[in-house]
Amino acid sequence: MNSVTVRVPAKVNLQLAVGPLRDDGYHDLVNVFHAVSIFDEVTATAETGMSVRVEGESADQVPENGDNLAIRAALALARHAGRSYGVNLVIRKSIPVAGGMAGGSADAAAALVACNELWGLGLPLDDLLEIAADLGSDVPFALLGGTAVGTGRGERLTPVEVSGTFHWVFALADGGLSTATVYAECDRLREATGEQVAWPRAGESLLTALRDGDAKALGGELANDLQPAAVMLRRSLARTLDAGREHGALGSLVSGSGPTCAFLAGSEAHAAELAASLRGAGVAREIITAYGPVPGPTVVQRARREGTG
Ligand SMILES: C[C@@](CO)(OP(=O)(O)O)[C@H](O)COP(=O)(O)OP(=O)(O)OC[C@H]1O[C@@H](n2ccc(N)nc2=O)[C@H](O)[C@@H]1O
Ligand SMILES: Nc1ncnc2c1ncn2[C@@H]1O[C@H](COP(=O)(O)OP(=O)(O)O)[C@@H](O)[C@H]1O
Repeated sequence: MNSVTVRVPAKVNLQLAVGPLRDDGYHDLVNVFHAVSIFDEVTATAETGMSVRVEGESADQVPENGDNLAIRAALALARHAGRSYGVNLVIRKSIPVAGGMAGGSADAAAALVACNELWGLGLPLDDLLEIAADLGSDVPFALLGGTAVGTGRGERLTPVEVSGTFHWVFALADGGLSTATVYAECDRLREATGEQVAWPRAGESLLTALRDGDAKALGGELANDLQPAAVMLRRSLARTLDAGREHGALGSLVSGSGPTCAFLAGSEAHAAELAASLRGAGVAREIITAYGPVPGPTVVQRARREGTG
């Protein structure tokens, strides 16, 4: 095969419980990841050397060099295989950049899956998960998709049982927030208020709501310890979250480190209605609907160049 295209979803965090700051600069988490139907696409084409091009939504904010997480993933995979493979990656972005929806991690996961096939490595998921954890805390979940609890930095995953489909509305903000800055602001706020930081625990009622497919119960259990920090850094998010509550969302929260805000609806029709109300309220750059959980990286196209391989 000369080229492989993989479609990969964004995530929203249903619960993000942030424990104390560790000596290595990370925080122990309970991170309930949920993959939603907003997708990037990554096409990997056999080539000598490594290159990347980014197209689509906010492409100008994504590096087209060795800093790109997808290229770093391809390099890590080649290193793992002990060979100097080459690849050209084309990333078509729809996931908001630096939006707290793990777009970079998604592209890295897609690159691992695409290059694993392109180079005929046939590595099992466990090997890819190990490489993923070195690339970033969110990359292992991006390989898995669905709904899962992440512990440690968020890289140790246990899949969660979910019934049915949940319907979401996302409010996309102008500009992003840096993940490291939001964690640092969370630490600063905790120190300023003298808050005792508890060891993070998964919410039992949240897991029950997921298992029962109960959107109303889930809406009441959504929780994000990074939300106060994100709102402190981007004050306008308070109004966006209020608007969701005022217009009948079953639950509202900042997605991960933000600034995207997520609103849970009771049905597809309710999500469409809520999205229209939020557009009318003018509280975000763009309002979109999506559903979850959805599967992780999926190969959507394989192509062979004529006269080769
Ligand atoms: C907050 C979350 C929620 O899922 O994602 P986003 O909402 O930004 O997408 C994650 O914890 C982000 O994961 P990811 O974006 O992969 O972070 P990494 O590259 O591993 O780390 C970036 C920086 O975030 C901080 N960090 C990350 C993970 C963690 N458990 N504790 C931390 O303190 C550290 O300052 C680290 O240097
Ligand atoms: N393939 C990529 N897609 C998006 N951002 C990337 C990528 N590679 C590197 N980055 C950088 O990573 C940062 C975080 O981006 P992203 O993963 O979209 O957000 P978040 O960490 O908030 O979920 C951005 O500032 C961007 O410049």
